[in-house]
Amino acid sequence: MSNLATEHEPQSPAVPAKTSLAAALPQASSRPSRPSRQSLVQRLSWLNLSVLSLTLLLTLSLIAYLSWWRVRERQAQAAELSAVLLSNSLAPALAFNDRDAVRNELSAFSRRADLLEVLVLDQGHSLIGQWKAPGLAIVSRAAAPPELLQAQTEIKGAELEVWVPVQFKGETLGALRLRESLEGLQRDVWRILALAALLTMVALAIAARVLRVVQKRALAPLLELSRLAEQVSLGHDYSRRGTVYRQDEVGRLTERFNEMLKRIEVWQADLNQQLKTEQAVGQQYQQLAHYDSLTQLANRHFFQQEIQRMVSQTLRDKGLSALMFIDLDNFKQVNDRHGHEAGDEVLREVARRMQAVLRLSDRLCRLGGDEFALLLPNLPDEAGAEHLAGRLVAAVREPMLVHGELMPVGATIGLAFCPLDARDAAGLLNRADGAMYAAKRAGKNTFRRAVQDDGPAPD
Ligand SMILES: Nc1nc2c(ncn2[C@@H]2O[C@H](COP(=O)(O)OP(=O)(O)OP(=O)(O)O)[C@@H](O)[C@H]2O)c(=O)[nH]1
Repeated sequence: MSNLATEHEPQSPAVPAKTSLAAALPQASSRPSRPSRQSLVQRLSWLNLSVLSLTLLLTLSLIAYLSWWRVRERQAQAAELSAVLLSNSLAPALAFNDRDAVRNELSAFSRRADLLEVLVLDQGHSLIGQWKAPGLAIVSRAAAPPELLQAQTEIKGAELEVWVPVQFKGETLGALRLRESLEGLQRDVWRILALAALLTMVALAIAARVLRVVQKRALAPLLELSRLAEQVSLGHDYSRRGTVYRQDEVGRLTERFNEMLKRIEVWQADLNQQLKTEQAVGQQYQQLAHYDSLTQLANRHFFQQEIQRMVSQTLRDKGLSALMFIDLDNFKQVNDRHGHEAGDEVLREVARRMQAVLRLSDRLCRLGGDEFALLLPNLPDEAGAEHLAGRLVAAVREPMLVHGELMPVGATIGLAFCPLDARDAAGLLNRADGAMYAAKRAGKNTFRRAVQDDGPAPD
């Protein structure tokens, strides 16, 4: 039986492999780590390659160790068998103490490869014969192990030592020691291992390329979905959809993503519609709040805001602006004789006629009933406003037919300037109002500029 000494276990590749895997996997650290800029394909390829390399390295190491163990065992068995055969051949020579025969047997045996030394001892441990490999410097003269009844084999580093008893007709005559080198065997194993490592590296290089291509293809739908999500996020185009290539996890993810996009698209459409409706309602309220529904002119509320603005701006710019207070003449007669509807039509026609002679920046407002106000901001001079007042009176005075009937309306205007007549809105209104009543008293159908002694307006 062979008694093989235990060799060191091959160093586990788990440690370096663990390090490379740890580098590929996200680190669980308390510090917030920056997100990796590696693509999914790169990361997966790297992970797969790490696992593959680790597996191959482990397999290679195991195969190397087992191969080494197995060939060493076989060589030990072969050496033991050779030693037994040699001892049988030497037994008669030893029985007759024929040293020449021993030497001949040993030199015939020495053709065996890897043989380092053969030593033959008699029962008293005296050297009967010896053969040693050329160049072998030290030849040990060890004694045979006590109680040597059968072959004993021991491996010492890169050497194999076999002791066998030399027996003749059941009697032990001596012992034979055979030493063989395991270096040749070791070299062969290393050579095969190096070749296998080289082939493994070539296989890994091919695997890296193949993995990249395969993973790119396998992950293509996921990458497409990621691109789509990015485009949707940037462009806010929720009408886009992802393509479902297969009914796998990515296919189902794409379906759910598409459903989400559809829902957002519907929500967005609803929201837009709601916004439009609210804008329209807002505009209606704006119209109702600031405009007169009969003439479509700005109303009293708007006028009050606008006159404040005009006065402030005039004072700030040190400019000139004016307010005309316009009251229709004989309007009551229109209502009384031709009805309220005809009166409404007259109001609309008066608004149209006055608008026709105004600048874009002039704001004509209906204050209520048959009263109008005209705001004239940024005037170059007073004469222009006075001229305009004359034109307005003339425009309203033009014959006006409603339902075939001639309407007896005219317009009386009071004109006041800011800052000449007043430096605030209430004062300006008061002065224009006073001027208008002075014009009424003077005979209607005319205009009058505010003067100090206009007197108070009637209640
Ligand atoms: N058709 C119509 N009439 C209105 C409206 N609002 C007020 N009125 C009438 O307008 C008339 C205004 O009367 P006044 O200004 O006092 O009478 P007037 O005949 O113009 O008097 P003078 O200004 O002195 O010429 C009243 O009869 C009101 O009923 C309206 O929206 N439509």
